[in-house]
Amino acid sequence: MTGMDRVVKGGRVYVDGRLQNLDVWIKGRKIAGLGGGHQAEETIDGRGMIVLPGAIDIHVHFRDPGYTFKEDWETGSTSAAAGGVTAVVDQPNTNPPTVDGPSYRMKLEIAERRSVVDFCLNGGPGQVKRLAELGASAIGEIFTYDHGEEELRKILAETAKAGLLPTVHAEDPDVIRENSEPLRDGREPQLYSFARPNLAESKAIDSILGMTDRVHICHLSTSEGLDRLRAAKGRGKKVTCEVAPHHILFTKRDWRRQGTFLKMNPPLRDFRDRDALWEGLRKGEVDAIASDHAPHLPEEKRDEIWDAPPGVPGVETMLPLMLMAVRSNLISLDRVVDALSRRPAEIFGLSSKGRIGVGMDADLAIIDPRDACDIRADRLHSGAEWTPYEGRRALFPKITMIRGEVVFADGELLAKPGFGRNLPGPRLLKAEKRSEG
Ligand SMILES: NC(=O)N[C@@H](CC(=O)O)C(=O)O
Ligand SMILES: [Zn+2]
Ligand SMILES: [Zn+2]
Repeated sequence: MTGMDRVVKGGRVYVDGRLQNLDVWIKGRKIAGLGGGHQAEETIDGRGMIVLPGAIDIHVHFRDPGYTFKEDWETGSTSAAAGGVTAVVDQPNTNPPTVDGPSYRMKLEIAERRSVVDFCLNGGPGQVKRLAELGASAIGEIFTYDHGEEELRKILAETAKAGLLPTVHAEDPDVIRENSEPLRDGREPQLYSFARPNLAESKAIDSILGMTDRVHICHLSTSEGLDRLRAAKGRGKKVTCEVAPHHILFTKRDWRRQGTFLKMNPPLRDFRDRDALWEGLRKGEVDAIASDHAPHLPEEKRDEIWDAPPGVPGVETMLPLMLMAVRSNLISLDRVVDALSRRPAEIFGLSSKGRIGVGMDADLAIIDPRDACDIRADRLHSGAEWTPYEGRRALFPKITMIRGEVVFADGELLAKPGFGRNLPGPRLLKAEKRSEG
């Protein structure tokens, strides 16, 4: 039933930077009150539970349209909901790529019909103005190795003119070429980290920072890259960045265990990079954690290192693994909530999401802290049907709620495909405000 009054009773709720014993009173889609004494038609028992704002994953590849044999909007968004993710930003490298009006409308129609979580659609470098008018949330990810300098400058200028955020995949093509060629006869998977060394990322970040004052760096993976971004922020550049779980939970050492399954771009890095990224997350220099959920089927990943497709699934395991990192004192809860909810919402202008407060969308992840379990691929929901985190301990939410409706509970999807709503980007939002007068 929509528009129902509900109250999440007796939980420890994350409000204003800390867990507080509060009831969360929900009227329709919004949080209507925090505190005690609310009556409602339906009570959700929150006793013993931790109630967090839903996670917002600003970097997913749901592969739909075009690669639905790997993932589609229904399997990808169900996987998100099962992992406490209540909104996603989908990348344009689908088939067709989301680079113009027709392809944007095609993906929007599919997502509106099939997604069970709220979603933003990024546009790829193409008809930037048209994409902005249609509601694209940002332009990206822009792969620096796909464009020469002149073309990159043009894309960045058009993106700024359209009032959109550029999000960039920073790896320098010359460094990749120079380092890959001598290694191409090798077959050991770990060569891939040497083929795309840290310098590829730091050089690409340097060149992008020389072209624009406002940019979001996707899946930052190196300590040198973090140094560049810290310096740029210090010079007043509007730079934000995200880190993917695989770059803080794995290192080059893990190649020996999972081989080409751990191939992704940028590749696995050293201990010192992993430690620098954790430090950056703890200090808030890294703004967000984003999964870069990039599903490929196991049979695709079982190939030569130079031929296997890059990317690993991660949307469903991201929040559960970060909650275990809190439990192991690797990071505080407030840094995790900030990086998974508040900052992602801010970066993408989702003003009704990202935190628990009166008037905000009732997007909640309700977790029983006693419920830790081992990650098992056969209990996950992505079309990828495998996970690089098999066997690791994780804390999955008991209940995921979006705009006041219980979407996922006790391992079951309760929402219908199409429940998810498109979150319009800044240009469309402005146009809507103008038309409301
Ligand atoms: N990260 C990856 O290794 N792969 C991503 C693309 C990307 O994010 O670069 C994919 O779409 O498969
Ligand atoms: Zn990327
Ligand atoms: Zn990506």
